[in-house]
Amino acid sequence: MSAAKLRADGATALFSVLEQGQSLRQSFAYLQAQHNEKDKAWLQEMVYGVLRNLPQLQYWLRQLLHKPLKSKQKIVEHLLLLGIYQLAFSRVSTHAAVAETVGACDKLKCNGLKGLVNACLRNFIRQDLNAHRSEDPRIASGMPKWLYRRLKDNYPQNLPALLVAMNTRPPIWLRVNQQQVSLDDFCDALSEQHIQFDTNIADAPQAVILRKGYDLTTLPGYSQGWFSAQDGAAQLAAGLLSAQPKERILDACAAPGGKTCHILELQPELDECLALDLDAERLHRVAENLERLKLNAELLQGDAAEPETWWDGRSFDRILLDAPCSATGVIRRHPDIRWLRKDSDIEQLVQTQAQLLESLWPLLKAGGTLLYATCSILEQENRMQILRFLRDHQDAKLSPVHPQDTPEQPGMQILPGDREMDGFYYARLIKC
Ligand SMILES: C[S@@+](CC[C@H](N)C(=O)[O-])C[C@H]1O[C@@H](n2cnc3c(N)ncnc32)[C@H](O)[C@@H]1O
Repeated sequence: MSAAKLRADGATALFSVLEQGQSLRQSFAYLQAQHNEKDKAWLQEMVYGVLRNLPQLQYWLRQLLHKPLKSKQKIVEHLLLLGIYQLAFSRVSTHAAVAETVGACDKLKCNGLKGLVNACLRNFIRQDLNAHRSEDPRIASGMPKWLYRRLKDNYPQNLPALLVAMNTRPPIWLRVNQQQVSLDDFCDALSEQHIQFDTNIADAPQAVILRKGYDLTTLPGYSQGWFSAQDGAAQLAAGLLSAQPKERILDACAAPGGKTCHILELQPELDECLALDLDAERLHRVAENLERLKLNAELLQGDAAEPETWWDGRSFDRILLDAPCSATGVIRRHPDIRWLRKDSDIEQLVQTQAQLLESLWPLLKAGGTLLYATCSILEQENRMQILRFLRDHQDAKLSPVHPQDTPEQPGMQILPGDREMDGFYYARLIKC
């Protein structure tokens, strides 16, 4: 594929996220189907780079482009962001960055703007704008204003380190399916293919970390269900839930099934594992994962906030509520999230989470365990949510998951980068 067409696709992906509110996953699914592995990796690197540095790139663009482009020409602004990103942050030669970005105008059917693109990029070089970055810490953070403000409020002490971690590329975590292969045999198979990895990770005994990107389907044992891709923080859930033989388990927000599968890998002798999700399409992905990993669960499409529409009245020994959330803990992995979420989403999510907790609590047996999880790092969705629940439910008691987990400061907040993990929150509740 030509370099100019790749840049045009990069601009299209940015346009779909930033102007149309589509997730990068959606827009890449369409665009990347036409690319080979090398082009896919290049496209991802460039688009992720722009999304991580957007405020700084826009700060420069405002100096170069005196009038914003409108309607059909708007996509050229996104092409320019990509071009500026290459000049400022990548090792592509300046000649190639300028020539190929200008060339992409044809592919975007905006030939008339070639001169403008050429002039903007050449001015960027001539004025040495790369040496003149904004001094505003928010712009340097790469975060939208609303999120920067919330992070600053929540983490006044360690904000700089947190922001660095949120903009750092994560490693690839795998979870070995101990029902199909031992960790040692899987590691031997990786070594035979000269793949570098780390293992023996505290609290995540089935985890393997890869230091380089791979097409996972080419790793040993993929089709035999030897492993899944799952961040280390997400791998803590099944251990914290600690399902026992003959128990009835509800995974209330299960799709795409990463944690459902892990629960079954750790405890194959359950009476029942019910994987519920509101989204029928996402539930298909649970079915696919179960099939590849050779595991079994009951799948049900339903609203966890309305158990009266699907519950058979038999209570559960354990419930995992991996609640819909802001996903602010996984921004390093999905840099589009910061631009897709809005400040007002947070209050809405907090209400949804509270409603889910409220609706699911009566489904738990006396003595049963509910594990509340989010991949958020915002207090409102985590500690404050659980504090309120404990205050309002006399029959709920905190079961600490680590020494600093107390009724006054309930749960465990993992921040992005802690032990190389994503940001995650866990709180374990017991019904008295
Ligand atoms: C964080 S994801 C779950 C990830 C999953 N536990 C895993 O480990 O693969 C949240 C899920 O909640 C589902 N969801 C959102 N609202 C729901 C509701 N009211 N009832 C059931 N599922 C819901 C979403 O469709 C989404 O699949």
